Amino acid sequence: MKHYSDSNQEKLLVEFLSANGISLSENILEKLFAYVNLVIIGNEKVNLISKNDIPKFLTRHIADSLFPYIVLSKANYLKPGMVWTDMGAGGGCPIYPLAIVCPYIQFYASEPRHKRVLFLEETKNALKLENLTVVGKRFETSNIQNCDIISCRALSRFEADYERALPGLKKDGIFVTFKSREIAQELKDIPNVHLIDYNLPLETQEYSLVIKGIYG
Ligand SMILES: C[S@@+](CC[C@H](N)C(=O)[O-])C[C@H]1O[C@@H](n2cnc3c(N)ncnc32)[C@H](O)[C@@H]1O
Repeated sequence: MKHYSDSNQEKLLVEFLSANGISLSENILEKLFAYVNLVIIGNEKVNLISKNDIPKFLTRHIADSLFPYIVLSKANYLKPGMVWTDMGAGGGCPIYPLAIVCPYIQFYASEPRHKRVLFLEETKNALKLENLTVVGKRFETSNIQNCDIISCRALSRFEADYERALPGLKKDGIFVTFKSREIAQELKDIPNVHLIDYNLPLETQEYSLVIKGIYG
């Protein structure tokens, strides 16, 4: 199998995590790098990510995917046995990096496009991610319920995504989504919405994680 690695990207990811108080074991980092490898190889057959993003996949996509983990673990919110669903998993960001770093949480990846579902299934098996279930359906027809956390990245508008997620959330569950800082500012007056600003290595765009619900 071809192996893609970029020591500068790896270093920047580790520095980003460390600046945010997170240190991952060698095993977990190797698993994240193995996931990146599978996405890059898979992208030759199925359109998973923009080709321009391949050289910066670790800093643009993996670091971004892990930002909810940084925020929620700092708030001591993540507990063993919690259920976390990602709507529109696509090529697996953010849910695969999250499932790798949180083996004690049960993850569900909802994705309706057949080729992407096959890629997600193969990747789950290759990485032995026993805490992750791929659901090959749109979230609305997936019958996924009682989640502690529902997330989505690059799916639709905040209001539409929140409405889509709501029937699947526990009463005190939280909804988590990723926005540019500019778009997130428009959401700041919505009740119970929290914006957590962040920057990614090498990116000039500024980002905000948007959380609706009580997590701290
Ligand atoms: C732009 S991609 C984003 C993929 C990934 N989350 C990322 O950030 O790279 C959006 C994905 O959502 C999926 N999707 C669209 N509508 C959906 C729905 N109602 N439920 C679940 N997935 C959906 C699409 O098939 C597509 O793979």
